[in-house]
Amino acid sequence: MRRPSYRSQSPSVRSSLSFSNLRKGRIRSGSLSESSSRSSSPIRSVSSSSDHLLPPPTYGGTNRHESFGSPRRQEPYSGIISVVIRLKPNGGREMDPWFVKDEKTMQNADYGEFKYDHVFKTGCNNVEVYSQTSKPMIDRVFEGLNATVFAYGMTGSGKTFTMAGTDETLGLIPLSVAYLYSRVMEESLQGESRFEITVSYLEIYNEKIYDLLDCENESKSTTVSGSRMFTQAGIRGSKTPVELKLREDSKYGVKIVGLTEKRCESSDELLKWIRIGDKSRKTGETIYNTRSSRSHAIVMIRLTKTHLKEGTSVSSTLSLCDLAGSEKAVTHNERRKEGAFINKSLLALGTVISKLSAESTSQRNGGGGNSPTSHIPYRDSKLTRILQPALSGNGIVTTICTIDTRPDASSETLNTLRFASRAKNVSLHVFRKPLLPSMNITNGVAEEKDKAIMNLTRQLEEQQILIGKLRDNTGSLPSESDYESTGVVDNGTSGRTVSDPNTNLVETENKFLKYKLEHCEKLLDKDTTDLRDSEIAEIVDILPVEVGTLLETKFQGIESQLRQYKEYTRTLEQKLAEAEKQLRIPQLANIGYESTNMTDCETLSELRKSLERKDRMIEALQSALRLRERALKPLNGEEVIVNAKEEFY
Ligand SMILES: Nc1ncnc2c1ncn2[C@@H]1O[C@H](COP(=O)(O)OP(=O)(O)OP(=O)(O)O)[C@@H](O)[C@H]1O
Repeated sequence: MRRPSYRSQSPSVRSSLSFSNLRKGRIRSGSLSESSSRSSSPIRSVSSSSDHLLPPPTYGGTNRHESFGSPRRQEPYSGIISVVIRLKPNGGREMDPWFVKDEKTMQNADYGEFKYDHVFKTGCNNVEVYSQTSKPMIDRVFEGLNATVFAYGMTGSGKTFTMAGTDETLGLIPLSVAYLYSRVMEESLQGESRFEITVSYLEIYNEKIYDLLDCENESKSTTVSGSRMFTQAGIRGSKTPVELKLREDSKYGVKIVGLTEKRCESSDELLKWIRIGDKSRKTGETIYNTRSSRSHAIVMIRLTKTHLKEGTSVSSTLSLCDLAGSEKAVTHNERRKEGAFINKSLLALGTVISKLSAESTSQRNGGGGNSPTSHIPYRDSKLTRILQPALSGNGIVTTICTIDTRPDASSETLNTLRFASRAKNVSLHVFRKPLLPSMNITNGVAEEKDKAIMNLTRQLEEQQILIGKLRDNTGSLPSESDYESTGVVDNGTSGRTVSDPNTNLVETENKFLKYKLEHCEKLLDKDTTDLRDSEIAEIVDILPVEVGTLLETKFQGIESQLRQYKEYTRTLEQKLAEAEKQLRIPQLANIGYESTNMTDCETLSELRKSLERKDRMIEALQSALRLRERALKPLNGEEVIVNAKEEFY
């Protein structure tokens, strides 16, 4: 389907919803009503007058948000995944096998009734869907809960129409963004809170995660082609997108390493980023949809609210997901491959939902469901891994299942409705996030600061483990005296009966070195090494003295570790030179070394390669030192410049 351009709405949104202006106190309450009354765009009218335009949430029978009580209470929210069904317009056909019985029930002559929180008839518009799904969730986001809305359904059934909308009809994403900023404006005007909003946008295509806001790559592609290059399928033509990795994270559950987060001062800015991301999203033609989304796309909007008086902050995320549609096998090769990945990941999601549903039933019946030991196969796909925090109680969830009621889509519709029924049965026990002292989350760079501290702590822990392992393997960490010893090391892998002190020692040491270097590379997390000086400066600017001191202690530890590596590397270089010299001595051939010359050469070349890679260690050292020097600046009042590379040599 044609994707929406949010540009037409932007001027009025920009004029009133920039909270840099709010921070600076430039907006008076009068200006809000003035600008809203002038604008006629849908996004404007929602953002400025949402409360009287939109009815309160009514779905779900009971008010499942009641248990939240005061936003400060740390009680769990117990509820179910909210599930709504949306029918695609059927052109007035009356013979469709699926029809709406009432506002909560779908019916089919063969399969009977299916009950949900709400069923949106074919005539309903996106504003109605938004007002009953994402709008009430955004209110919870302001209370510190994470919220996830995902659209699920067969290809062509209206997921993108619902989530993104079109040029003529705004979807849930722009409507939600507008409401989010209107609430930010309202609350900021009361002067008690300060807000910050960031956006990330990713897609999962063929089981790989890509950053849709990776602007460095975007601009590279622009430079190469003169204008942005997209293939027929919408894929960037000139760049190789970088696949992002997932990592377990104690704070976020599952974390996408290196995902771009853009700070947005206004709804206009945020929608601009989504528009940029949309251009890179993979689309292609299927039988049911000429512009079908071939990837799962997730917009993540993080809201950080700081209570100015209490000095506390809470950060929560609204995730809006437009999943790729399930489909039958198609003939086009590329589509078939994509379709297989899509179906596989949707199957994984279905399985996770089934298991969660079965557990919830068993729990409601007094069984031991949802125990921490029960296995939910989140790891079966990237989609389920990314949704894992949401589905396992880290937030509230609403599923919008879109269906096509025509006869030839009947089996797909049945699958969707069954998925929806299982999802509706899943119980959630959501805890609101604790309020943190605001120094931890005062602005966008707080994330970076936390990241840096976390990385450093992790590096230290991992290095300690490594040292322990090396000690276990060798009896002690390699030291100068170790290298001077002439003891024979036979690790049983060379198959030699004749022990050569030099070669064996070099081999063994090479193994250690490789192990260490691999480990160091792992430690050189992109998050840390890619920090630019300006970013470090930004982080350090907001560092309180205690954190500076803590960092200093950590850096000293890291420096000492790196000094050990430095010594070790230097000694290995000497050993390498010696071993090379010996290999060149022809007499060695006479004492049984002919058969092992090749191995020795390979070993030496590997060792050489390993040594070349020590530059990366130097980078780490440089990065650590830079951070430290910046961290020390507020303590010492002056900057000390250390050239780590020089020091290394
Ligand atoms: N509720 C609706 N009202 C009007 N048009 C709709 C509605 N739902 C879908 N359509 C139209 O149907 C077509 C397919 O919709 P859409 O692209 O949203 O499907 P999809 O579920 O996202 O498909 P895919 O999974 O293939 O990406 C589009 O032209 C869209 O405008």
